[in-house]
Amino acid sequence: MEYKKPLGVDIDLETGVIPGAQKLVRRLSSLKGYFLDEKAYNELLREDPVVYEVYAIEQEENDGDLNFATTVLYPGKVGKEFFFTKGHSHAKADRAEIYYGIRGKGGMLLQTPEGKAEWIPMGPGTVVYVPPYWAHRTVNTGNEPFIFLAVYPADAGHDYGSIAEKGFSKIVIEENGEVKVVNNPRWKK
Ligand SMILES: O=P(O)(O)OC[C@H]1O[C@](O)(CO)[C@@H](O)[C@@H]1O
Ligand SMILES: [Fe+2]
Repeated sequence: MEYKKPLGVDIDLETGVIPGAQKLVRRLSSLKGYFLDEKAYNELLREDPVVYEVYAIEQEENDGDLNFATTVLYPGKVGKEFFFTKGHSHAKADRAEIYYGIRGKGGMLLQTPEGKAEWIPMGPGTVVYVPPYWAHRTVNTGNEPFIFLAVYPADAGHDYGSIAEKGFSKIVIEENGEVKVVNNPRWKK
């Protein structure tokens, strides 16, 4: 039996960086069609800001193994809608996941395949359990980077299809200075 070498890394709790991790950068241009307000999207696209960065330590896709990643989700809005991650379900849909809040303020939208959505507020120290089958997206509702850790099965994979096409049945917006989770007017089953 060949054993893998154990690994310990220190996450920089200020910046979210994991030393030695693979870095992925998602700019606004990679989120075309995701936000409700197309006019606001196109205006902000001139700057094409970074919406989030992911620092991932991933293994080969074997069952039983685990991946982990931090995400640094920047503050910002497209129209009234707060910046968010694309959101996905798992290619192996029955794979669960754990998130842990490190810095900043935000939350997670979760949704069943039938379109029932839930919102869980997150801050430093919040643990979120993402059960099997639930699609998930994080949202930054504050004005500093929202940083969190995700731990997920190495064979879970990502399925972006349904969310890219239909979005979530709820959206997270700012209205009169308040954070509101409201029905997505563009949602159809
Ligand atoms: O894959 P998305 O929806 O862009 O969101 C990024 C985050 O989600 C994960 O894919 C884990 O669910 C991580 O790689 C990262 O923390
Ligand atoms: Fe996931």
